Amino acid sequence: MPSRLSDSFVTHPVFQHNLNQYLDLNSLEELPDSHAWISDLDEYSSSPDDIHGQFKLPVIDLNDSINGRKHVVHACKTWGAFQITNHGISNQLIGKMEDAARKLFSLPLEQKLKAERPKDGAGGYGPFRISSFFPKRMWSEGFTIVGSPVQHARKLWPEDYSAFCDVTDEYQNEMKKLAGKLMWIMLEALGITKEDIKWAGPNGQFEGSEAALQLNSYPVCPDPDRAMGLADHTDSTLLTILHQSNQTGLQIFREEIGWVTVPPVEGALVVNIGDLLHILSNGSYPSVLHRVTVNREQHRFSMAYLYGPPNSVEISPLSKLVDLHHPPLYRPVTWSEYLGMKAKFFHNTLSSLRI
Ligand SMILES: C=C1C[C@]23C[C@@]1(O)CC[C@H]2[C@@]12CCC[C@@](C)(C(=O)O1)[C@H]2[C@@H]3C(=O)O
Ligand SMILES: O=C(O)CCC(=O)C(=O)O
Ligand SMILES: [Fe+2]
Repeated sequence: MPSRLSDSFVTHPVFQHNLNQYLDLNSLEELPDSHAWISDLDEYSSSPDDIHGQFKLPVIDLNDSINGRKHVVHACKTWGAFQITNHGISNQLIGKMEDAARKLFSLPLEQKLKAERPKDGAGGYGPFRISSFFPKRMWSEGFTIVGSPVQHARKLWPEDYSAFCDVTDEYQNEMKKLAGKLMWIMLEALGITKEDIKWAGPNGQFEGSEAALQLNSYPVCPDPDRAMGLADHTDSTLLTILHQSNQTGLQIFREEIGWVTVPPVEGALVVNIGDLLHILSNGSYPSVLHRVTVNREQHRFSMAYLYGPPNSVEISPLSKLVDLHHPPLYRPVTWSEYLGMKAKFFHNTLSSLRI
């Protein structure tokens, strides 16, 4: 079994599009057939009930010591996601990271392909891993960073890669602290204490946690109603912290409502519950289905910090949440094992672990 997240895909290489099938989306004036999704996206869009946008993903002030935690827990149970303000990550750092991502995606395609994600690797430039499940291509490009980006950054900017590495390191360090803080807000509400999670480490700060930083680019699209930025999926994480540039696109699915757009809120970050927290909480915090649409007005960027446990740890429903009336719903699984299963079963991964 792989011991690090970066090795997770050695045993589960993913289908890769041929090099000559890479298209420079920024230069296309028409939607090519390869990117035209068969289904009309309107079929999936928000139900008429949400035309006036009354269903709003909660925006929670993390400094609100009276109601903040209560709102987080309510949002986790009903939405599986929420936005946060006063999260402690400076606008300056977020801005620097977004500039670095814009700089990366603005490189010529041949240059980006020098850092292409290998078939059996976790990091580098390329389409989303879940692309292999769809007959059509998504209108997007991604760059995945697992651990240090130096090996890839050197290929992109042989003379000058340290600025990119410094900002990604700083961003990931800050995200890791925020993710640990969010974990405790969610877990304490379920009655879980530091003693209940050994792998949280002696200080309960989840020092051994692993993560990936996914930079996403969605260029303007000549025919957005027939294209898909990122198809519906849940994240294979404990939680994901997402920054979206000032352009809509992210949508969250809620039963009985449909797709709800998550508007960018200045300075806010979006938090998604992932499949591993779904398992750990024995279903109390369900992972959220989300997707990304594209538009013809403005190039959209996003940065997702995908946070998970140390790779050696088997995630299973916490024993404090399990009793005669609440039997464990899922069998234990490590993060790499889960990612390997996702590459095979995609939407059915979580249910394939049901006991
Ligand atoms: C840790 C990971 C989760 C992820 C696969 C990855 O190795 C790094 C990229 C992640 C991402 C981001 C976009 C959506 C997604 C489904 C994908 O194809 O790549 C997720 C993967 C996941 O959460 O399963
Ligand atoms: O671009 C977005 O808003 C969402 C990205 C996402 O879902 C992901 O990277 O997992
Ligand atoms: Fe996602």
